[in-house]
Amino acid sequence: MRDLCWSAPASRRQAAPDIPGSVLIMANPTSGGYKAEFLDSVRTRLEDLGFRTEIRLTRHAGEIGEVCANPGLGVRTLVVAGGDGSINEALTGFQNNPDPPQLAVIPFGTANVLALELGLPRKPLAIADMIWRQKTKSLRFGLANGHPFVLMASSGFDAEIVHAVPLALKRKFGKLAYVITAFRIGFKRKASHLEISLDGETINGKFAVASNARHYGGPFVICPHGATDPGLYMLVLDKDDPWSSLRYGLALMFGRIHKARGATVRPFSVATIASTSPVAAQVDGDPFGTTPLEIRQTEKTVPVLVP
Ligand SMILES: Nc1ncnc2c1ncn2[C@@H]1O[C@H](COP(=O)(O)OP(=O)(O)OP(=O)(O)O)[C@@H](O)[C@H]1O
Repeated sequence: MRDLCWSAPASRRQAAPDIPGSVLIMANPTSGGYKAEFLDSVRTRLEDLGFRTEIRLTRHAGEIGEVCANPGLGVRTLVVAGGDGSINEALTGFQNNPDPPQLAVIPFGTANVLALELGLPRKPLAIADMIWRQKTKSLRFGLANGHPFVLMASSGFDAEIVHAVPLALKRKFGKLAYVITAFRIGFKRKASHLEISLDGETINGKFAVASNARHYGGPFVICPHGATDPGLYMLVLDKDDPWSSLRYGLALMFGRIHKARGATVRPFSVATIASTSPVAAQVDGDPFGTTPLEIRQTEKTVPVLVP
């Protein structure tokens, strides 16, 4: 017997959706913090609230994108249970779906910056209740070489770390794995030389990140606008030697990266990041080949459920 049955969420007195509809939870069992019992609690609550709910565990990278691209998906809400990389896959799939469902997120993942950005709940019942309320915001994203990114696309030292961090280290130490990898490669890597063009203006730098979200790498603020506000910003840093990187890292932690010496922050519509020899690139915390990158705004949005 489920006592939770119809024990309405606090907001039950607010406008309730007529047809809750069906929910497909695509869960990445390899994402940081993944818990099967957590998903079961979300599903139980959703079913008590009248949703037909299915949980599918991915068997390989790319599967969330494949499912989200399917025009015959037939669900009203696609829930990604995973981190920012899994969410990125869903967005990418939606680009090829003429009638994509709305997106919801169960925040697993090593960092899950988007969950932070949207202020998503972290408890199973609160997540199910959020899905029940059906309140959406328009999630904006940028395109890097035509590929969507909801948080950031970057090139330089941070992307090299993303490429180099071993999965086992990430699973064992979480976000600390990036710091360990930064120290491991930071003293032997060569400087990156980037030429960044922002709507026609050229800036030279060693590190460039195009940000669609306020936060970067965790609760650290990098950009004045969030992922539901219009506009992309580019942060360019003039140095990437170990000590400058440490200085910039501390400035980021104290929310002062935009004011740090040698940092340039600019809004832009279209940018390119080029280099004479290839420099590592990343989107939303996953490896994304190397330069050159062409980054642009898009007016497209995806409805995402929010509290
Ligand atoms: N079954 C799977 N096996 C291996 N890789 C997978 C599987 N399912 C999804 N992936 C890949 O794992 C990558 C990382 O997953 P995800 O973003 O969910 O977790 P994370 O890396 O721990 O979190 P974050 O991106 O927030 O740091 C995704 O880009 C996705 O392509």
